Amino acid sequence: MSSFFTARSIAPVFKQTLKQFIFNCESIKFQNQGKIVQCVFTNYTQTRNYANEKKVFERTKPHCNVGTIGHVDHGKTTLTAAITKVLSDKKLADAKKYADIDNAPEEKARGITINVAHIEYQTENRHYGHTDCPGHADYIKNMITGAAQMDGAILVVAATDGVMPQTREHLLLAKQIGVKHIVVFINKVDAADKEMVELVEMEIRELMTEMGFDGDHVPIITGSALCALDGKEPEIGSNAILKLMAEVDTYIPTPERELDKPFLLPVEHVYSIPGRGTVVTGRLERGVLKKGAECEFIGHNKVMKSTVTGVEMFHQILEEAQAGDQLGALVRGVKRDDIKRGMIMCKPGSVKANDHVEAQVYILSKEEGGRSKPFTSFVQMQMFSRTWDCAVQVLIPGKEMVMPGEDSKLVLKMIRPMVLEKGQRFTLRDGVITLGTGVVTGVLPALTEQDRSALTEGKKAREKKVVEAKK
Ligand SMILES: Nc1nc2c(ncn2[C@@H]2O[C@H](COP(=O)(O)OP(=O)(O)OP(=O)(O)O)[C@@H](O)[C@H]2O)c(=O)[nH]1
Ligand SMILES: [Mg+2]
Repeated sequence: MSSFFTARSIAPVFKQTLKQFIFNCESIKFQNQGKIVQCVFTNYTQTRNYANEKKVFERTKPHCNVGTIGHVDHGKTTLTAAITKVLSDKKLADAKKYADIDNAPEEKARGITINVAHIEYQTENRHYGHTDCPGHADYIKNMITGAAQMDGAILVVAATDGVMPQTREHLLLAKQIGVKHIVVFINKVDAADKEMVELVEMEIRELMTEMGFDGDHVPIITGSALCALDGKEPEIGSNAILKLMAEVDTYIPTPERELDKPFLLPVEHVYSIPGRGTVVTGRLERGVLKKGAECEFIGHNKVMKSTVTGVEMFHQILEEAQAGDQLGALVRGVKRDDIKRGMIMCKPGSVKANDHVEAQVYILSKEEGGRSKPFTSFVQMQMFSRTWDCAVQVLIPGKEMVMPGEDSKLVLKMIRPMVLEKGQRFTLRDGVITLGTGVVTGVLPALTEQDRSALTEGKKAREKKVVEAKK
């Protein structure tokens, strides 16, 4: 036997369950005490739309992008989870479990972070977007993309280990990318003795000074992310987290945002949301973005026009995104596969892609993690900037070679045009080594077809050599 109910009469009983079903169904069958109860929704105006259910983001505090960097397994993800837990007790965040942050199957299986994760929380003073970066050397590329979006960083160093290779490398990369303000958290003090913690603190100050940070004055907080997460030993647990956030609030300044310029967003990820369309995510680098804005995607040999039909930040609707916001934009008429990480979404006509630039570059010395030998013209490197990376051929005008530790003018020929403007910073890498860091000083005439085929041939020949060497 089936009985008929209206949505209203059944709602108090099945309210929660119904919420989910009402979105899509005109009639639903429920199992009730062994009988099938059919339920027909007569009052269909109650149908709710997910998009309309979302909260509208209220901009009451300045927004700042921070993140955790540091060596593998030093506790970056645990600290991220601990911050949300401690702040959730003050109703300033939604507590995120460790597994909510490292949620890709491979991450769970290996117990390490592979992709960057974006989390939201607030203090009394600011609203934060937090990027949890991977520490493992294999995923340094993801770390660069993640750090490129930060206004300041939290360097996590385990007291049990001290300074390790990726502590150094992350610091260096952060500096090159332009992250100037770093607060340090010495983690795992529950598992180390006092002398050890003091030694690690000295070691960090020394390293930071060596790398050009203000090592003597950089705030260093000691504690245990795990204790904070488990609600144990408040002195090194939750209190240490609060101390850390107080330092983050004061030591990392809210950057000046370029709100009056045409908008520009380097695409970090692209998603296809069933029933809604294509969503691109990233940090709005400059300008203001509103629903309805005409936009253009540039890069990877493409230029596509579209319209922004919705803007969200951490699942809340944004009336207006401002430079610095970590956002998702719903775009009309472009498929997920049409857009790739590294493209720029911008106001149509405001920027263009280039493939031939001159730059001033600092080549790292061996001690700084660079290579030990000089290089000559025609060497190929991988160039990282904003969210893209691209193979480039390097030419040295007026010189035979560039030594490690030297500053030089270079001409860079890119294998494909990407958005690269005068003043833009970038990093040059070769395999696992960071070779140098630089800034574009001028745009040169676009490469000819002949140049391009020579570059492609050169790249193929090198790849073939690498494959043969591996055999
Ligand atoms: N004893 C102790 N262990 C901790 C603490 N914080 C984290 N751990 C442990 O250290 C291990 C690594 O922690 P993660 O948070 O995954 O480290 P991570 O820096 O995010 O690692 P990657 O993202 O892979 O670079 C885990 O087993 C944690 O439980 C702490 O305060 N004390
Ligand atoms: Mg992690």
